[in-house]
Amino acid sequence: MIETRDITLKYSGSKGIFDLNFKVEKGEAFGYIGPKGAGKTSTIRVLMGLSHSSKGLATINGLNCFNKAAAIQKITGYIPEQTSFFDGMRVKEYLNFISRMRGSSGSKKTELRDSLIERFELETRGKIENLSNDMKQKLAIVTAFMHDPEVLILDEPTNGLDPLMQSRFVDLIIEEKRQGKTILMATHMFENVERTCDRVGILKEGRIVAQDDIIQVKSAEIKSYFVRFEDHPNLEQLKKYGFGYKQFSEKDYEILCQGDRIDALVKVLSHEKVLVFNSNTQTLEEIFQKYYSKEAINA
Ligand SMILES: Nc1ncnc2c1ncn2[C@@H]1O[C@H](COP(=O)(O)OP(=O)(O)OP(=O)(O)O)[C@@H](O)[C@H]1O
Repeated sequence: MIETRDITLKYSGSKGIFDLNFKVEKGEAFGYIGPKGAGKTSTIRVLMGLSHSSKGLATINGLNCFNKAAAIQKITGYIPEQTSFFDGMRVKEYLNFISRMRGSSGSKKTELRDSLIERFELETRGKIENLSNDMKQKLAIVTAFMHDPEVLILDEPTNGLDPLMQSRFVDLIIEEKRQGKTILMATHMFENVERTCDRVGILKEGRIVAQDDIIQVKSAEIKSYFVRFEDHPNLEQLKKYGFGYKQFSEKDYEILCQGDRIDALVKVLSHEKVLVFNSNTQTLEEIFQKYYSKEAINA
């Protein structure tokens, strides 16, 4: 389990992360989302023991992230935002070196490593310095997953990957979650978060502004539906029950409905003959943008 209690890390000016509280339970995938500069990497550096928070406590499986960083690194797969390797080494040589350092070898681990190499089509023959950026990202993925860690801390893990590789990565995360791994994934790739994570924390200017179940986050927001009626509908009913709408023509409407009031909308519409009913579902990205809109700031 990953837990932070009031962690604060201040940089010069008013930048940093402030009083962050979140928990990622065993077997859960937590999407940590926010735009550039929101504080995702700073949080992750505290979790990996690479930065010391000035206040608060961060733990992974009960181990203090700062004092027990070495023990945490053994049980954790970490993908940093900026990958850095020993460039002069060959890829295979590097992977062998990391396995030895971790004391993680054996035929099962080698099998796992080779399956990851195959899955991500990692080029292993040459020197690391000659790898393209996407190959380096694949190397970071293989390095993070090959010791079958209990905890995964991933900072923009799909950086630079093409859509096919992103999709393979999503499948990998789903498999890891099924195996009971604890996963924290910082990203701006909302689609990947929607497909893999159970909960999200939305970070804004170093503070968590929302933290919830993905379904809850989405259902708390207003959804819009395109509705075509056979005849001019009874607008009084829509107004009476508080549904906003936009009229496109005599029979075509966009109706706005809070995620938890769908049942009431269906009841109102049951008095009309509906020809078309299309949901304009919001993506997590649209929801996220709301937290950055002026209204959200003033809320
Ligand atoms: N060592 C540092 N010294 C001063 N300011 C820093 C330092 N590291 C980060 N910052 C600032 O703190 C804020 C949070 O940065 P952080 O890298 O944690 O954000 P992020 O959400 O990971 O964004 P990105 O995706 O760009 O890395 C930014 O405004 C950044 O410029």
